[in-house]
Amino acid sequence: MRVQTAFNLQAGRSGPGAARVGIGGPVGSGKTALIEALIPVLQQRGIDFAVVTNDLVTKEDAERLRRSGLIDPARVTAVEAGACPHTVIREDPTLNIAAGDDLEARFPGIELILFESGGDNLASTFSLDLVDWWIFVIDVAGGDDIPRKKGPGLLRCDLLVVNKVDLAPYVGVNIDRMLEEARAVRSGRAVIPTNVRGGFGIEEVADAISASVLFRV
Ligand SMILES: Nc1nc2c(ncn2[C@@H]2O[C@H](COP(=O)(O)OP(=O)(O)OP(=O)(O)O)[C@@H](O)[C@H]2O)c(=O)[nH]1
Repeated sequence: MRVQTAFNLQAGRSGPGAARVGIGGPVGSGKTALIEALIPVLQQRGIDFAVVTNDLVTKEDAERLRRSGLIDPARVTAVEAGACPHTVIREDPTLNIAAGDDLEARFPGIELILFESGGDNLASTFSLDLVDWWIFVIDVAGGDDIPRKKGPGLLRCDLLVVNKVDLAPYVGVNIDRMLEEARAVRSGRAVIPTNVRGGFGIEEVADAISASVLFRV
């Protein structure tokens, strides 16, 4: 059963609605791969959800998810930003809000919509008019100095995912130190290490979504 959440009231949305979760982060950090890994876990938990992807001038990520066979293709909507990805998740999220509203109209009772941003830089953040809660995905191959650079995306997100931990030995990254620095700059707020391709950390990300926006434990 869905309820009128504080999140919906805060965002000015009337009535019961799906929780809206953003997934942002640098190009190639593993945002789409994280969604591909989350889909079966969310399905297994009986969560009714859909996905909105954002790309620059194509529908590449949406087509990848639709072709995957993991999810009903009708539950995947593509937004073409046509400009720097942060413009349509922060400055003017109208296209994404409309895409979410359309999914809610087509799938009454839907509980959760995941919004994947196009790959951006460390300053990328989501508007709280669009999402209730958001994840920022970085990866170890981007360098262990990323947490020390303290970009707004990494600092302000509700959950920081540090992906591709399997690659740490190959790129000279001390993963324990990287995680420790990430937690320190975030003043102890949530950080989850993942190896999305190997299925490591996915349940923890699903747990965080469930507890934070679906209020399921
Ligand atoms: N080794 C390893 N590779 C990964 C992992 N997660 C993703 N990848 C690979 O990293 C590449 C980029 O992954 P994507 O999921 O396309 O990344 P993205 O963030 O969606 O990329 P953009 O949408 O272009 O910004 C792909 O080749 C993935 O297979 C991981 O945990 N470990």
